[in-house]
Amino acid sequence: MTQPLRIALLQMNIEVGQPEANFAKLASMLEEAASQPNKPDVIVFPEMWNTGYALTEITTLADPKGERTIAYLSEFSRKHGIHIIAGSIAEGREDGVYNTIFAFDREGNRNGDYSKIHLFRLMDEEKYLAAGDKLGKLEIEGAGAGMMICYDIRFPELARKLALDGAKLLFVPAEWPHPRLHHWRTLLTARAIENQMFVIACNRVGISGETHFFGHSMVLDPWGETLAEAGEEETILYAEIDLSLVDTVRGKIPVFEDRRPSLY
Ligand SMILES: NC(=O)CCC(=O)C(=O)O
Repeated sequence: MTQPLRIALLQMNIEVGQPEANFAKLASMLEEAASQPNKPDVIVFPEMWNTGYALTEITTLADPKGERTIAYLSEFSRKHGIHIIAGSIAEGREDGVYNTIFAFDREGNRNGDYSKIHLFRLMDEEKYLAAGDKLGKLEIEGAGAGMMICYDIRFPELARKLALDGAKLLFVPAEWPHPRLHHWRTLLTARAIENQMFVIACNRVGISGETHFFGHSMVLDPWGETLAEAGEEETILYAEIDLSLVDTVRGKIPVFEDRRPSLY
């Protein structure tokens, strides 16, 4: 057994259109996680934590080139020696606003980023946001990892491609609301089972207009077993994962060797 990785998921409420309040909330939850006696190795945030879905004002609210977010989190990850999968934020660029995850290693270096490639029409994303065009890959303690955002979990071919490219863990920041809790659990579990990988999914809580975000952040192992699941309140969810389980499961049921990609 390798040294387990301790994961913390910041299941936060997000004030829509209030980046200052959201930065303050995030900072206090980060300090709480980092001051645990059993300090986490990796901290994960939810989707669009800086602004929420303030889409009609998103151009003015977005963090230009992610500069504020990057400066703050690079310093935090370096100071505490913790990997950060920085949720996603509304990131302003010259050609539009992107829904972007920045990742940082223990030395504070940016070691990956990913802008959501599937925009969710039910929440009008395609009217206000620009879609990314690259996959999200990084390394955590020498293991391949992938990043997807929320709606992306409905696209099994994306998770499969990340697994084929070496991912043993999949990070999924989200803002996923009622009434689709059954979809959330089922899709996350399916991505874990079919790709024999850890799935670490951090959802937000809170009510925004008519939309009720249910939390239920989850950590699933490569058998699809739930290692940890939060309730519907603001909280920090902790879990420990043993990355060697990925090779054990892939050795027992050799899905990746038995694939017939020439037929499908
Ligand atoms: N923010 C999102 O991508 C939400 C996706 C969602 O709710 C779904 O059902 O899919």
